[in-house]
Amino acid sequence: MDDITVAVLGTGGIGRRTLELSTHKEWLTPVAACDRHGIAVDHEGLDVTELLDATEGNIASGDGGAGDPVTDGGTAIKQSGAGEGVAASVQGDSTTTPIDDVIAESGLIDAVLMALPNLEHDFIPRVADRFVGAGYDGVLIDVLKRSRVIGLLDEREEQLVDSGITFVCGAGATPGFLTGGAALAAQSFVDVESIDIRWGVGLKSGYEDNRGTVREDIAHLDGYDIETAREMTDAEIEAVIDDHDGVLEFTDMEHADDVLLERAGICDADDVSVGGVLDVRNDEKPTTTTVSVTGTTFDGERATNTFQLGDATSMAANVNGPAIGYLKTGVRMNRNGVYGVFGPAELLPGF
Ligand SMILES: NC(=O)c1ccc[n+]([C@@H]2O[C@H](COP(=O)([O-])OP(=O)(O)OC[C@H]3O[C@@H](n4cnc5c(N)ncnc54)[C@H](O)[C@@H]3O)[C@@H](O)[C@H]2O)c1
Repeated sequence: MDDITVAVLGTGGIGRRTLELSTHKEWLTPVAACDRHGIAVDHEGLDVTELLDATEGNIASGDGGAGDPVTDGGTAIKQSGAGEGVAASVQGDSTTTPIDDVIAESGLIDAVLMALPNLEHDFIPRVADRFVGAGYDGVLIDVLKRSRVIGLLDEREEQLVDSGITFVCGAGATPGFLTGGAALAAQSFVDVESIDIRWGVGLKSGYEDNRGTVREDIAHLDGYDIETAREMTDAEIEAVIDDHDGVLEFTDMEHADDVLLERAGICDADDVSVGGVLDVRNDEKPTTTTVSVTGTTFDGERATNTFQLGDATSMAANVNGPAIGYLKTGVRMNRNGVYGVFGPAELLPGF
């Protein structure tokens, strides 16, 4: 009942770790993976170790996919050895239509995890449209960050329901893990005053291995927005990182935790704030990820429930663990005929 086949769209910093983590979940079988230039499919189960070894240090990004505009800003391909990204695996093939190729196989796939860039707000919603157009009736799940994308998915609710799709959105770390945790912590209160999320991430592997994540975060710095971040060259991104000595601090981030907590009835979106510190030169976290939920209890006490993540938990662990847990819950809902758009505060991850 709980055996699940999954396709991973995007095998960059996050998607690679999704595949790696799946090897620790015997109920989860990756059967397809793609990046901008390649696809690997095996409905009996991909050889994840071979795929990861073949693509280590070899992340395809930049332009190349017919029908898909440049969605991730960069034009560079980090490449070592033959082939590019997934296509370098013996299981992989080059393609100019990676997402359509996965869609063609999707009748046999229970869930599709989108570890794709989100620099064009409507990219993930448009990918969802393509699955709807093909009559897909499983689970779509993303780890997107931006608040405004949730509305674009809500606009598609009817089509998703008609298709029989359960769409779980914003199911990474923040939003995702921390949103769900905040929703639980809020249960002490009858009135929630504020939810403050402050994350710390250390990524020694830096921009090179986490292009989508770092580029999207730069859009939150003063003087930058999503459009300027998308257009920046890799050298310009590196220069911003150098200017900050590798440590980027963010306040008032447009992270969808706010709208996802509001749609779950926890508090107003305006009462949620998200900020964080990213160190791209050290694995050690520059600050401890902390969530503070302040409110008033039914018996009139004002208090703050606080929870923190262990400093040794990596971003990859905190994005992919919850994403796979939310995926499992999404598949259970889908198999019970529950379709539509759901955020992490509306459902809790399975284990
Ligand atoms: N919610 C969270 O806590 C959280 C944390 C980290 C990252 N993220 C999100 O995860 C996403 C992925 O981040 P990343 O660092 O892995 O990015 P990345 O740039 O390292 O990887 C992106 C992958 O998508 C592929 N891709 C790009 N355009 C494509 C297309 N048109 N068709 C097929 N494949 C395509 C690339 O080839 C690459 O494999 C981003 O949207 C980021 O914001 C969320």
